[in-house]
Amino acid sequence: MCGIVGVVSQAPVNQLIYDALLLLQHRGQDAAGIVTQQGRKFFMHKAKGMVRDVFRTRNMRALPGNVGLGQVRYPTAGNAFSEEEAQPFYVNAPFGLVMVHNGNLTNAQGLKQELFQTDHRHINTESDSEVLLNVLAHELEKSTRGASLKPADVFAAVRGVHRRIKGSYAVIALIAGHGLLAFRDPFGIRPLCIGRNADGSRMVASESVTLEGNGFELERDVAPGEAVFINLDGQASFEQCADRVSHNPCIFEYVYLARPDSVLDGISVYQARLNMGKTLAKRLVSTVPPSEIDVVIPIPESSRPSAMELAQILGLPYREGFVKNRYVGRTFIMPGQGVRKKSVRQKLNVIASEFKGRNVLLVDDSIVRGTTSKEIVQMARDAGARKVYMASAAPPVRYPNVYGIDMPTAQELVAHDRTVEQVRELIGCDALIYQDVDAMKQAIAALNPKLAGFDASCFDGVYVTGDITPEIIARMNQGRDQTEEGQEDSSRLALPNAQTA
Ligand SMILES: O=P(O)(O)OC[C@H]1O[C@H](OP(=O)(O)OP(=O)(O)O)[C@H](O)[C@@H]1O
Ligand SMILES: NC(=O)CC[C@H](N)C(=O)O
Ligand SMILES: [Mg+2]
Repeated sequence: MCGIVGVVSQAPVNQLIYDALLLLQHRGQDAAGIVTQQGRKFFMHKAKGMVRDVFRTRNMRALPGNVGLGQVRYPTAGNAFSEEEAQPFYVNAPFGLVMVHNGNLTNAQGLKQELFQTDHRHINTESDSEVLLNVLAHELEKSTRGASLKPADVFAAVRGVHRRIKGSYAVIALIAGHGLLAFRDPFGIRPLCIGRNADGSRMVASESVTLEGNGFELERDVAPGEAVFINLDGQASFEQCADRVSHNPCIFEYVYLARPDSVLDGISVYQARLNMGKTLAKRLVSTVPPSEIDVVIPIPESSRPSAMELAQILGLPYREGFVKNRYVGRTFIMPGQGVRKKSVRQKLNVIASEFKGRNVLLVDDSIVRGTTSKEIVQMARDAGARKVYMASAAPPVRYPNVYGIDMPTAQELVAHDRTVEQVRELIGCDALIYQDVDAMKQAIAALNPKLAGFDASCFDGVYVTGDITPEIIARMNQGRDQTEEGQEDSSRLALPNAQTA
């Protein structure tokens, strides 16, 4: 999950795209990039780091033009430490194309061979997004008849792209001198929405908060399989470009990835988290009687709405027991387990008085590798808590994610091949309560009955694209490098006796 944005305006867009990327920063903290277009020329700046560090005044001045796009990257393919793989990506033919991508292709390795052998195209990085751009470029070359490019040619190219690529993709591209193209995979796994502001400018972005925060009104979500082409005057054409579509957004967006003030595919992320808190409360009472809990404490940030609702339903006090250092980024999306572990302690500190002599229920949105839970349970005990119960608003994360969340292997997931009791022992809490998979799906689906379902593969092992095998997962992980040179990356928490279910 990266954050992507594109704008077509009649005024300079560099600052607007910068501001939009700041509103998407929670989706990717490893690299950032912006491209603008003036006349037929692209201007690009991209580098590793957070938005505020990547763009200095001189870089901003060198991004002229009324059309542009940007990305914040959270690597899920290739090398997390490579500056080369920062987005946007550029190819010079046909017309000149730049592109940003949120998602993950599941057939990138095969396509790379095909692009080389059949299309005679060279891919210079391990990024699946560079593969995607070259497929788009090839299809656009094929579909363009005559010198000028029409929306119908662009849509024909997207049809060709849908036929060739597999996996998840929300894409925004600029075609030099022509306009902005955006499209979404036929399952609508990764989010993408479109809006307009008072002067007629259009913005396409991963999350509605990006539009709202910049004075744009959300028009609607881009539909699964649909493409939008916006010409340089701001006129938009829409076309369904996939033969078969089924709307199954990634449920982890609602659990953790997206901002609570966003509405994705008609569902308020905040309301989804409240609903999950409600169902978690129901489940909790069968394990720990509320009378044994003195206080409910959220693990900042993402768990707050669920924890608050759970406390309300159970009639328990809701208190802040951990203070988050706002200058440390989100730990789950950091590359490498070493840095993630160190960051939890740097990021969260206890307010000891909330723990001393109390039975506390800690609530997190999800437990993935267990890095956060293990640390904070210990911190709660060190602060004098009598009993430490732990609840997760999401079910156990047991299966790898192949659609753009960085959980590439089952082995690194604390709940993979382990019973809840074994995870409890590992994390070190007195009781561990997880959400139920169906209850979570129902709690969120109730907010938009039109959806076909969700991709909840990391919880239930069912991959919505229907074509994922262990061999494909292994293949996707070839060429992935999440460690800096020579650094060990032992992601999995281990029980002292290395016991598994
Ligand atoms: O089990 P783990 O592997 O530790 O991953 C799960 C934790 O990571 C996330 O927090 P993060 O710090 O990334 O972001 P947040 O501040 O939005 O909660 C998530 O909210 C959990 O707290
Ligand atoms: N999280 C994402 O959307 C990542 C996009 C792309 N797969 C990359 O690794 O750069
Ligand atoms: Mg968290």
